[in-house]
Amino acid sequence: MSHVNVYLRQRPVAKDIVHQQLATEVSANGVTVIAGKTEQQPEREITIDGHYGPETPQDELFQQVGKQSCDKALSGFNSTVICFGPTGSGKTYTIFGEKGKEGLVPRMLQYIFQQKENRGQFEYQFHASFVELYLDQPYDLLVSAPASRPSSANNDNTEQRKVLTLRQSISGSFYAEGVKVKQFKSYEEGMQLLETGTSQRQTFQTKLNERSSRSHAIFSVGIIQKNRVTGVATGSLLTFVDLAGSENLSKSQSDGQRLVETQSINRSLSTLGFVIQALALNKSHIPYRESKLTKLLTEALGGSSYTAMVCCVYPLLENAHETAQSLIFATKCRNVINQPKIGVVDISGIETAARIKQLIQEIEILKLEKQKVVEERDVYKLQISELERTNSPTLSQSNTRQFDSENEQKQLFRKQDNAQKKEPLQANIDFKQIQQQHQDFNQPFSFKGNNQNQQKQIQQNSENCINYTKNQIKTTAESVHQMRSKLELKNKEMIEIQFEAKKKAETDRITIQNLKKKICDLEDQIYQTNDQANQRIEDQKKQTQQQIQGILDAQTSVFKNQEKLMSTFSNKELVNKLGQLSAPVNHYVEVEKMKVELIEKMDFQKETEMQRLKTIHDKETIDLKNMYEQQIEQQKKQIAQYQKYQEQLQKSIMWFNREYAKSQIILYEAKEGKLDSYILNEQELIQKYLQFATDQKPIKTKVKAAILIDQEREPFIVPRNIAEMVNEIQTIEAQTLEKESTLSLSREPSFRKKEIPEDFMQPLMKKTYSNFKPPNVTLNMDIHISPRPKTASTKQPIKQFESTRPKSALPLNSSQIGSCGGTTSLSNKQYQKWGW
Ligand SMILES: Nc1ncnc2c1ncn2[C@@H]1O[C@H](COP(=O)(O)OP(=O)(O)OP(=O)(O)O)[C@@H](O)[C@H]1O
Repeated sequence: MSHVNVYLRQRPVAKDIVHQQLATEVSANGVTVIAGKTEQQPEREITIDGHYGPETPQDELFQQVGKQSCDKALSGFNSTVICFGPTGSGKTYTIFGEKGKEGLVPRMLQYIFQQKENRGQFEYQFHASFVELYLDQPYDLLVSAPASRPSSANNDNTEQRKVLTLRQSISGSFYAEGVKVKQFKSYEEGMQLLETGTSQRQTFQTKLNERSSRSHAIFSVGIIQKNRVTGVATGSLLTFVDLAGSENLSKSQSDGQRLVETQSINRSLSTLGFVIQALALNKSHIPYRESKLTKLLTEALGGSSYTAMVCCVYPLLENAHETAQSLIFATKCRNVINQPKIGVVDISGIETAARIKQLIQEIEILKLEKQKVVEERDVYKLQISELERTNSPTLSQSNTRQFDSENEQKQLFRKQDNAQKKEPLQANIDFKQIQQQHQDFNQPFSFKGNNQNQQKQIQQNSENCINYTKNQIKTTAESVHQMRSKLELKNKEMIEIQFEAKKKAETDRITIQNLKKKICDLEDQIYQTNDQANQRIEDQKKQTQQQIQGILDAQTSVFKNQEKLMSTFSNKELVNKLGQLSAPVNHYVEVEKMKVELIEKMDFQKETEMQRLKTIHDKETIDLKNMYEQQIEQQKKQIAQYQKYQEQLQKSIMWFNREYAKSQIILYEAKEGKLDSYILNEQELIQKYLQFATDQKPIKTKVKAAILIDQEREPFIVPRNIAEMVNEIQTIEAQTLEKESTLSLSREPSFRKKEIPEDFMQPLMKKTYSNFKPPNVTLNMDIHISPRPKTASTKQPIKQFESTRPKSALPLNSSQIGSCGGTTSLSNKQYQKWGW
């Protein structure tokens, strides 16, 4: 048993009020209202549990009033702090406080979380509700008003808000049905709830208070604590009540809505006074039901709660009456006796509710995960189609390249065949006929004496020249033949390579087809797995929902039973009974746990399978891509090499052909003795020949024969085998030179720019041989072939080669460099000195 503790708090006098006499006096026995000394208000001394003067800081009040209530609540008792007093006396300031001067509630929130930290053996759960009674109608302050409602609390918003219904519980106390009970896990969260509710509260400016509360506000904190060791859980309610202030209508001069509010407030406070009166006098009937305020305070007044009441007064002399009234009321309150008891709670219901909430959340998570899987599957699908899209052009490109390459090769073969048909490489010159022609040609010119010797010498030289040229032609033809054979060999090789490549491409095509099939299979597998997983999730969800429904039903029946039992059994029996009833609920919870674990397991398996399939697919795709890239690269290289090789071979063949043709011309010229000693280049040689062929005029000239094999016109970049061939030719050339040192192979740099077109050379040669009729020529032939240094067989730059000539004997001008020009001025002696 415990009486209601009553405290007095005096608010300080406002700064703008001066020389005001206070209406209260504090003595050792209590507080005396001085104003009461008048006739109307007899002086009276009251006894209270504590008095706090105007300068008392908020924290001091909390330490002495609030903390005690909190401690009671944390010990498992319901505990209530009620602030009452006239309007403007500081009730709201005391309960909620202001920024920087926090009242009891914020300090209480801070304190309970501090205590939670210190009490490691307990598990805590905190819930809050915030209700206001406006015009004697309960409203939920934690439910936001509709959006149309202005944010300022200085407005009437009752029409837009839902009125709560009060219900009586088995214990006899009343509660607001459907009121939001919000869990908070930190001081900040608790403050957030407090601020939300405060901002919704009805306040208005009155004559007596700038921000007068026009409603009673009840902020409740439910504390559930479970002993970790014993498992015993207690539940308690810590309630803070900020009553609206009683108001003297003559002073406040309220009218309209404010008047209605004041009347409602005063009415409910009067009922409160009757209840207190009845309780103080220990009457059998307590008129709790007379107002909603008293209904809601049933537990705090005369119930099982520890209750502290703070009587707030504004002790100005002019407020002496209100102060005295408040103190009388406080005295009555102090006589109210409560019977506090620890509230042992069956938390299985709470746990079940939490579990249901958790299950619903898990279902939501599962839904999200399912969505994620579907999205991933779509991405995967996209990737596959992208892969197919990117691979198909590469394949077709590769096939096209191969096709082109084959065509090119065929064209080359065709060209080669045509060239061969047109120009048989075997030197099909009828040398006998030429010899005969030569003799016939020389027949009419018979020389005598010295002239005969000279002619003999000339003839001898001419024959030498012819023989050398014959050999040259033969060698060149052989080289060309060899090159052709090698080219054919290479072509064969190339065909084989291409055939292999084709075969490989076919194999790869089949491999790709197989892989595509495999990808399709994998996709099917994924779809199947996904569908199965979805089906399982759906089934699981249905089952879970059924289980939840079962739990809810069980919970309802537990509550019903609990209510029934409370009225029939003693405490101990009740606990036992509840324990029995909670068994099936626990069983449901276990079943649910198992279900959730099963879902998780299934999900994990699904995830792993998806991952595995994806890894296989990724690896195979990358391998395939790499393999194709390598093959394409290789084929490209081979084709490029082959093309280069073909080009080089063609160049080489052209080069040989030209040299061959040139040799034939020179051979003919030499034989006919119609070569000019000033032949500077092949072009000139041909021009001269043409002139000779058309005019058919006798040419009296000295003759210098030169075989012009121009090193500069050899292919610049040749494959090794071609280079070897050229070297071979050069070696043969060098050997021939050693044997027949009377002939020279000089190099003509001017050829570099003046290329004779191939198609010009070939018909000319044919025409020459078929239509030629030897003209009547006086031949004064002096064949001069410059000696060639032995280094000629090695590939030396042309300048080095020229520098080996005896320059003193060859005063060359710039146009003659590299030619055999200037030799006319040499004496026979000098020629002989060089081996002629
Ligand atoms: N102890 C105090 N220290 C300083 N200022 C105070 C104190 N008590 C009240 N006040 C100031 O007095 C004014 C009125 O206080 P408050 O609104 O809390 O009164 P109330 O009793 O709740 O009035 P109502 O019943 O009209 O709502 C406020 O401006 C508040 O700041």
